[in-house]
Amino acid sequence: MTRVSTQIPTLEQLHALNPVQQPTYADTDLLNRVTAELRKRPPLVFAGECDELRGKLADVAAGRAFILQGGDCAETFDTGTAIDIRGKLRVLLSMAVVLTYAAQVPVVKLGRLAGQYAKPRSNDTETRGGVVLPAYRGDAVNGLDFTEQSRRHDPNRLMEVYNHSAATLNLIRAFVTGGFADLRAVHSWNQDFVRNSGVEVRYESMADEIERALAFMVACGVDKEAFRTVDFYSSHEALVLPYEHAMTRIDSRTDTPYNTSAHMVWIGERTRQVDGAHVQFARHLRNPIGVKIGPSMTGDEVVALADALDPQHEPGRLTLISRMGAGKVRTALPPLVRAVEATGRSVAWVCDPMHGNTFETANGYKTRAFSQVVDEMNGFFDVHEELGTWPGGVHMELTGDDVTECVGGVADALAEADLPNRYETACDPRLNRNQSLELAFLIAERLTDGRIKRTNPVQEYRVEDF
Ligand SMILES: O=C[C@H](O)[C@H](O)COP(=O)(O)O
Ligand SMILES: C=C(OP(=O)(O)O)C(=O)O
Repeated sequence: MTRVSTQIPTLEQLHALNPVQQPTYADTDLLNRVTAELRKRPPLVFAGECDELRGKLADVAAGRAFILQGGDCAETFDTGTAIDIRGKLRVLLSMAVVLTYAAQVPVVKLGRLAGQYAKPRSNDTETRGGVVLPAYRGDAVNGLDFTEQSRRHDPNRLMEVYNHSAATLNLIRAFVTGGFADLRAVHSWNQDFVRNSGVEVRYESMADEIERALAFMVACGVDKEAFRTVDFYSSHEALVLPYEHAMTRIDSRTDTPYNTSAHMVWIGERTRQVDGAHVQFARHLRNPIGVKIGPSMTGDEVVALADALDPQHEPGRLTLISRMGAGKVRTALPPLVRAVEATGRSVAWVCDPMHGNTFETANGYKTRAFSQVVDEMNGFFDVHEELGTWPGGVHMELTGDDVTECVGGVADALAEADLPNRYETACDPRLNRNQSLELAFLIAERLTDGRIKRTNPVQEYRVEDF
């Protein structure tokens, strides 16, 4: 898979569509040299893995599985340490176990990692003390430090994105196949948990039950090697087109283009114009594609998007990630679900309860309230319950650390005054480990309270679905 794609629009053709939210590079020769180098680099993922994920997402679309997609708002080059990556993986695995065991639903695990380095912004500039500089657009584009030099858009950063993504994915692959993700280690993932929090007690007692169940299965003759590995996939917003384009290759098996920078890529709320460059690029890719859909979306628009991205009505191809805001989800989402379902295609519906619920506190911190996150998630479940469709998953900004970025939560009950203690995000506020696990338990309850009807309950339970 090293050939440069001839089946997707060229970068020049995409550029002619005036792509939004793109870096502005002063040195285009340098950009060309960097992208030429990227085109020579080995793929980060294999086309066959993307196909495998598409198959799992088809199970989600059919109501047989649930997506857990999460990670940083913005990965940074500095924070991508082994400890940081392990922390994120650990919280995602713990949440997946809660959902799988408590809700008895196979979970497709998708990291918002190994490539989530670019951010769309509301404003092109940021002003501090009368000084106006370009906004931070993620480490893929510029630096977070508020200096002219750091905020300059630098094409060399795209090579760094490749290198950091490769290193991150390499470690993740080692973790998920090398024993760290072994289900029998379910206790150890949370060893250094904040002790005596309600969520820790609940998690530990569930982990005890799982250990007993696994011991029982081994005693019955199930090969314990089956518990050793899990499937884990990477995803990020396909935002910076020169990078995404350079990482797109023709798969030698099928002669079709795959974006080899991640298993799944999504198109953001700000770049989802149906005739825009991002959609016109993504429609040619064979990877599973996600699209964020916000409250201004209409039924006609979402159908036009689905027609562009999923013309063959292929299950698993399209994941629609709603991010309406807690106050709007119950009214804004139903017409969109009805419109898409009326086309007869099978898509995965996912709830992003983060991006519609951001606000700024009086002390100047961008935050989200855990209660609103839960409210939007419940609204998403209410809508699907009423329409008889399957609430296929959640998409969250989270971290394995005990940061103080989102207010609320049961165990932590963070107040606005607590935010300065460990506010470490480079962009939007993330749920910390307790808040993430609490949310997983709430989702599991919602999936098992009898209100959601599983139209296609899983027929065959596979260990790797944990
Ligand atoms: O993570 C998402 C967006 O990049 C972010 O919400 C934009 O934030 P802004 O409105 O501060 O630019
Ligand atoms: C920018 C993001 O979200 P949205 O496109 O929904 O605003 C994001 O998920 O990082």
